[in-house]
Amino acid sequence: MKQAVPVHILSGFLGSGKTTLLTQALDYYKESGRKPAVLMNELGDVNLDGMLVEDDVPMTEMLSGCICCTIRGDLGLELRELVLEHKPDVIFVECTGAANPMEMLDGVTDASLLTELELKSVITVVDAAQLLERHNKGVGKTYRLMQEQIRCATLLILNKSDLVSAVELAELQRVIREWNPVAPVTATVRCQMDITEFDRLDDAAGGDGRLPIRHIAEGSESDNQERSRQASEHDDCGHHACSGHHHEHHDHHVHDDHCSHDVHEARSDNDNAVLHHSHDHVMVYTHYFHGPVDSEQFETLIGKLPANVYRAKGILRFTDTASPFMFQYAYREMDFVKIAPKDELPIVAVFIGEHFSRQRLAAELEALERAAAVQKD
Ligand SMILES: Nc1nc2c(ncn2[C@@H]2O[C@H](COP(=O)(O)OP(=O)(O)OP(=O)(O)O)[C@@H](O)[C@H]2O)c(=O)[nH]1
Repeated sequence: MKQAVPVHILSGFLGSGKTTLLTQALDYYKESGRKPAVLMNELGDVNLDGMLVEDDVPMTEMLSGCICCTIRGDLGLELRELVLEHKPDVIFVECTGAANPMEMLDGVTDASLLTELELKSVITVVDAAQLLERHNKGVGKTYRLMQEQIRCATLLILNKSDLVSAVELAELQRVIREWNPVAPVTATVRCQMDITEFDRLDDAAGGDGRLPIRHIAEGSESDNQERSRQASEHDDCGHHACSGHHHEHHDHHVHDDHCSHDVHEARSDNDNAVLHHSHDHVMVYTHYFHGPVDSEQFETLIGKLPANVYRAKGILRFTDTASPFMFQYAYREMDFVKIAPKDELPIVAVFIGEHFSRQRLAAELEALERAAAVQKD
């Protein structure tokens, strides 16, 4: 009998390390002579993470929306096409950090009706420092989304453990255990884990109860009450209403409608502002640059970003360097890596956060562009 293609969902809040884990997993499969494929979903309209996936890995991009709501209907077809066209040995689905993993899980299992796929794991990458900060506050939609992502996981990677103390790490492990007593938890730095774990996950028989649906459905009474409370608090999209919220497929049309109201094109206030997508409370601002900017001025601007811009990434050209750079920013940590792209790339930066002023950010970036243009003249 033909083997169903194993699928792994990579979940986890923005900037937690999903792509870092993905690239390691892809290398592992390739080195062992197998063919991985990737379906990547981004809130913005450019896939910067996709650049970190090598060209020999078949990849489908679903941009400008979150698979868990606006474009979920396409997921099955995209997965089917990946399988028919590339015949991969394994598929990784990387969700946007704002995705509700239960909806994703629904989407992939629906897709398995169209194609021979088998969902093998939901891996949630947790940003230790972020979880600690949000746990200490103990409230907020992001905190609850992180909670849901942890609850829905079959494997938990407690990443960025270099950014917390040993005592804090132990406390986080205790908290995670409370929310999800079933999934194994591995503390990592840069998602360095025993990557052969994927072989075990791929070989595990389907329907053996290792997928999370069961333990969520069987959660304790108090857990269930808490989850229903959260579900009822949340918006019509139900993004955070993971458990006890297992929709019938037709419900999604209703959700799609609600969600699509959140997506606005915003060319009116700024030429460069191509997409303003509000995914529930999460906002995205994509800025296309007209030319290179000064690297120091850019770093200064990023260093002064308000705390509610918690993630940014981009491809940048600087007036004072020859090669372009891939830029990453996650919760106050900045990273610039030289790249040598084969094709012409846009100069672009994507900013993700909550309730920040896109206008102000756009104006600041434009000021950098103007300063660079004046310098050039
Ligand atoms: N300090 C520290 N940084 C890390 C660690 N793991 C990843 N990073 C950095 O965190 C940033 C985000 O990592 P990604 O792997 O792109 O995170 P992601 O979850 O794919 O991000 P989104 O696609 O935006 O949701 C990058 O700059 C990484 O280099 C870690 O363990 N410690």
